[in-house]
Amino acid sequence: MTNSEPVVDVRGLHVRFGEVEAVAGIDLAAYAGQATALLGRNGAGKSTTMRVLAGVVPPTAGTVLVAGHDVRRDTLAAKQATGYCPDVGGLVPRATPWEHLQLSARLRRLDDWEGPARDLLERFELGDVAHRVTAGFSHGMGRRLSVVLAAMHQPQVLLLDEPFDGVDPIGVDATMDVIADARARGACVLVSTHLRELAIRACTTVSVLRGGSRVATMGSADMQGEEGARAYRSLLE
Ligand SMILES: Nc1ncnc2c1ncn2[C@@H]1O[C@H](COP(=O)(O)OP(=O)(O)OP(=O)(O)O)[C@@H](O)[C@H]1O
Repeated sequence: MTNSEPVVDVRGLHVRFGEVEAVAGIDLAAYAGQATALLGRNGAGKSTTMRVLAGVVPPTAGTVLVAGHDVRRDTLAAKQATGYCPDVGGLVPRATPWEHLQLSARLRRLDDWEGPARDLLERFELGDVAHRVTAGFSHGMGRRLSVVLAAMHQPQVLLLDEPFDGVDPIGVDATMDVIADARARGACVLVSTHLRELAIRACTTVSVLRGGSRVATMGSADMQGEEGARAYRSLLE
């Protein structure tokens, strides 16, 4: 794969749940060292697209390549290339953050993971609760741990679905750092969010989804300020 080839390559993606067409023909290309935001209102199809990229939901139609692997035919290889922070769930209430990290490290057969994992927990201010079960965690704490779990094995493709939702400024900054670090080591990052300002801050490129379709893709700079807010609103109407 050359640098100019997309690491995430989505063509004509459709996802149907019974009568509902959650994704109605999306094309998307995302590249190494770049961060791309999927921005849109509730129900636009962002999470469904992310779930397909993570190998959790199969495409109804279309081709989806993740790090060169077809998510339908080669689901395991595609999953191995990704780190995924789902929009909801994913944490075991009776397990501690440290146990989550241990399990992830074992499943991925990681060596020397403990030091970097401890650093990540500290950066997200989860060091003090590393050995407390997650059942009592606030929403924001759960979000922060989900980002840590997605990032700990330094995946080639980092998928963060609503990582800023209900997260305080320190957690937001830590997530921004994780995204910057991933880009610096050449990973391809996708961030799904309905928050325009954080999408701009986190990402180089913004793709706007509406009603299951991609209605625009632009550089983050074009989404900034009052003018950017107006341009975004007009895309949603
Ligand atoms: N498992 C499912 N079964 C039925 N409908 C679904 C399912 N998952 C998603 N949908 C529907 O598909 C559409 C897109 O949902 P999706 O969660 O992808 O949107 P979103 O842009 O992530 O929204 P939000 O910002 O609210 O998370 C919505 O109409 C939703 O109700």
